Amino acid sequence: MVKQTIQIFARLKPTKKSPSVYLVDEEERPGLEFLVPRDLADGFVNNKKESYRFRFQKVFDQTAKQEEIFEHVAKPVADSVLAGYNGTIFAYGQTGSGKTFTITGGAERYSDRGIIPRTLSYLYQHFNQASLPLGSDSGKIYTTHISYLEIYNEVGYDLLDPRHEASRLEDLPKVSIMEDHDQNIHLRNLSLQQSANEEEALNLLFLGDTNRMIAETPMNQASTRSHCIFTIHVCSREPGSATVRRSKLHLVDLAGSERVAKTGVDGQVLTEAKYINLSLHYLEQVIIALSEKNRSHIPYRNSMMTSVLRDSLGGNCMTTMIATVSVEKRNIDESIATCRFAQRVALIKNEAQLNEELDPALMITRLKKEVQSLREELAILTGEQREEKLTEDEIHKLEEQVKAFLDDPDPEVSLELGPDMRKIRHCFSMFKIMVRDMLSGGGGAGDCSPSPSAVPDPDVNPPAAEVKKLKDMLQQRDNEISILVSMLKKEKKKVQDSMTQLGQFSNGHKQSKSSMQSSTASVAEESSEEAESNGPYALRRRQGPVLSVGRQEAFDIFRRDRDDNVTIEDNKALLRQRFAEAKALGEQVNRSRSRVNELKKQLEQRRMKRAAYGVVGGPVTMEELDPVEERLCEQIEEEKKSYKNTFGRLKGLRTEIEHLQLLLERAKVKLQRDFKEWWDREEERLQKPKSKVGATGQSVPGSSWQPAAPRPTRSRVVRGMTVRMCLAACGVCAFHLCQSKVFFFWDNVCYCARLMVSFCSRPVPGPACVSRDLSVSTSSSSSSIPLTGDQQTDADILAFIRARHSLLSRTGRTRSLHTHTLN
Ligand SMILES: Nc1ncnc2c1ncn2[C@@H]1O[C@H](COP(=O)(O)OP(=O)(O)OP(=O)(O)O)[C@@H](O)[C@H]1O
Repeated sequence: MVKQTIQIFARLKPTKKSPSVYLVDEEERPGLEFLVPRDLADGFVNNKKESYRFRFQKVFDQTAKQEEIFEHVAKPVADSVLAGYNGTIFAYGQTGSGKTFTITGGAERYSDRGIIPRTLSYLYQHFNQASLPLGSDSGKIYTTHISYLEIYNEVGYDLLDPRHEASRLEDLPKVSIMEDHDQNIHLRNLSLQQSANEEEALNLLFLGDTNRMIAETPMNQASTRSHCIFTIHVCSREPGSATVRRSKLHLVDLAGSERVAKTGVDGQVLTEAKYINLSLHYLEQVIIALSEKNRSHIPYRNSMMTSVLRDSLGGNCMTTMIATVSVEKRNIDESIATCRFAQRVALIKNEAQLNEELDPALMITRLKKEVQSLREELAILTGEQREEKLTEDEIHKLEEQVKAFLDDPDPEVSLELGPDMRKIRHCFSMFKIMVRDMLSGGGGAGDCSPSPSAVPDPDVNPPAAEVKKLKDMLQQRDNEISILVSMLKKEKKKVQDSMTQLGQFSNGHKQSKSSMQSSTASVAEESSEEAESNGPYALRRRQGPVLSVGRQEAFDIFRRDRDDNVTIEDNKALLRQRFAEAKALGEQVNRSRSRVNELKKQLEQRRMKRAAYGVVGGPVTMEELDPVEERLCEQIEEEKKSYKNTFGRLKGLRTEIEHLQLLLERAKVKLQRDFKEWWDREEERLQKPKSKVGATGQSVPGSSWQPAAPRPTRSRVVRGMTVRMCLAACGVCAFHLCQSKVFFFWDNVCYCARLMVSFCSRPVPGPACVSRDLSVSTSSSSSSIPLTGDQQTDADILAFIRARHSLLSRTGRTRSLHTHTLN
C-alpha cells in the first residue's frame, strides 16, 4: 500500500498583458505568490493582504511546454498505473484558464498535444516493449479499455457512443450511477471500448471530443460548464498466471470554477451555473471533510462527479491536481481562490493499493487440472487397479502418446496416462529401452515394446495417512472450485451491461477500424487531399450535407474568411510535408530492406564458396577469418541499424500524420457546424424581414438589409419586393466573367447571382430576361416572403445574399446592394 497526499501543481496561462502581480519561486520551496496592491485595481479595492503565497509541488510558468507538463505531472502517475495502482489527474481553474488545453491539448498544433494523447502514447509504447522478448516487463499481457464520460447539469453522458449522430448533448446516451452492496460505484450505460493500440485509443479520444464539440452550441457551451472524465482501464497478467492486475487512470477536465455572482448570468445559463457551482461546491465539501481529521462521513453521494471520483479523493488512488491559473489582474481573485482550493486538496491523504486479484476463470481451469491429477494419484495409492493386459490397440495409442510427448519442445508438457498402473509401467519400460539404446549408441527410435524382464513391479502399499491427506486435498479443491464458480457467475452478471454495449458498439467500431486501417496502411502513398477525406476519423457525420450551388459558394467564402483558416491551411501544408517525408522514409526503409537481403545473399554465396573450397582444396574451418565475409557482416549490421532507425522515424511520423488528420477533421466538423448555425440564423432573418421594418415602412436601425429609400406605403402594404429569377433566357452573364445562368431581380435590378457572390453589385440590364416569377410582391403584413417555384434553391440564394451582405457590413467591406429602387 502506498500512502501519499494528493500532489498539486500550478500552471500559469500565457498572457500578452503585462502581469506584474505574481512571483514564481522555483527553488527549494516551489510556490506562487500574488502581489495585490492596496489600491483600486480593476474594479476592486483590496483592503486586506498585499501578498498571497501558495506552495505547490511545482509551478509551471507561462512558457512551460506541454512536454514538460507531461514529464513532471502525468508520467509518474502513468508509471504507477502500469504498476497496478489507480491514478487520477484533474485540472481545476476558472473558465478559459487552460484546463482543456492541459488535459486534452490545443486543437491546432501537434506539439500542443495534452496529457491524454501523450499518456496514451506512453502507455502503448510500454505495452509494445512488453511484447518484445527482451523488453522491460517482458512477456506481460496487457489489455486496455477506454471510457469517456461528460457530466452536465448532474446528468452523465457517454461520449463514446458511435451510434449517435449527436447534434445536442441530450442525444447522447445517459449514464447513471449505481452502487452495489459493497458500496462500489458502477456507471450504467457508460460504454467501455477496447483499444488494441494507440491509434484506436486516439480515435476514441477524438470521437469523444467531437461528440462534445458537436453537442454544444453557442448558447450551450457545455465544455465550459461540464465535467469530463476520460478513463483508461489497464489490465495486466503474467503469461500462465491466474493473477491479474487492474488499474484505472482518470483524466479529468472539470467545469470552470468561477462564482455565479461574478459571471452575472441568468436564465438557462444560471441554472447550469448553479449545477456546476453546486457540484464544485460538493467537491469542495468532500475535500474539506477529507482534509479534516476524524471526519467519519464524507459526502461523496451529493453529486455525480464526487461519486465517480470517490476513489480518487481519499481512496485507493494516486491523485494529482493541476491548478490552472490566469495571472491577469482582473482574474486575480479567482486565481487566489483556485490556489486556496489546491492547498486544501494537498492535505488529503490517499492510500493506493496494488489492485491484484485472481482471475476466477483461469483459477478454475488450473484447479480442475489439479483435481484430476489428485484423483489419479489417489486411484494409484488406493490400488484401484485393473488386472488384464494392455491390448494391441492400447499399446499403439500409448506409443503415439509417448512420441508426441517427446517431440513437444515445451518443457512443461505432461504425459497424461490416467490412474492406470499398466500404462505407467509400459511407458517406463519404453523409456528404459530408449535410454539404453542411446547409451549404447543406437538410434533409440527402434522398437519401443518393452521386454518383460525390464518391467519393474512396484508392489508397494500406500500409507493410509497419505491417502487421507490426498482425499482432504481433493475435497478442499472441490470447495474452492465451487466458490470460484459462484464468483465467476457474479462477475459475469456485473459485466453484463458493458458486454451488451460492447456488442452494440462492435459494428460501428469495425466500421471506423476498417477506414482507419485503410488510411494507415498506405501512409507513404496517400496524397494529402486523400488523407483529408480518408483519414482515420471517417465517421458518418463528417461527410456533411450536399450543398446547393449558392450555399456551397457561401460556404467557401465563409471558410476563407475565418480566423482559423490560416492554421488549417498551415496544418494542411504540414500534412503534405509530412506525407512527402513519410514517402521518402518509406522508400528508404524499402531500400534498406532490399540491401540487407542482397548482402545476406552475397554472404551466403561467399560461405558456400568457402565450404566448396574446403572440400576441394583442403580443410578450411568456418572459424577462420575471412575479411570479405567480415566486411559483409559489418555492412549487414550497419544496414539493419539504419533500417531500424528509419523505421522508428517512420512510425513517429505516422503518429504525427494521424494526429494532424484528426485535427483537420475536427476543424472541418467545427467549420460545418459554425456555417450551419450562421446560415440558419441568416435564413431566419430573411424569413422575418418585416419584423425589422416599422409600420410606416421605415427601416429599423441596425437592420443590415435596408432599402436605400423608404418605400411608399399603402394601407397595409409594408414593402413591395419582387424577386424574379431568370434561368435560361439570359444565356450567360452579361459581364462574361462567369458562366452563370442564374440571375435574379432585386428591386427591379437584375443581378448575376454568381457575381453577387463575388461582390459585384452592378446592375445587369435585363429587359431581355423573360423571367420566371419566383416571388410575388409582399403586399400583406405577413412576416415571410411568399416564394414560388424552385423554393429551395431560390431561398438558398436569397438567404445567402442577405447573409453575405450582413457579414460584409459587419466587417466593413460592403457595398450597397440597393443601387436602384422602384418608384
Ligand atoms: N498554456 C497555454 N498555452 C497556449 N494557449 C493556451 C494555454 N492555456 C490555454 N490556452 C488557450 O486559451 C484558451 C482557453 O483555454 P481552455 O479552453 O483550455 O480553457 P478551460 O479552462 O478549459 O476553459 P473552460 O472552462 O471553458 O473549458 C484556448 O484557446 C487555449 O488554446
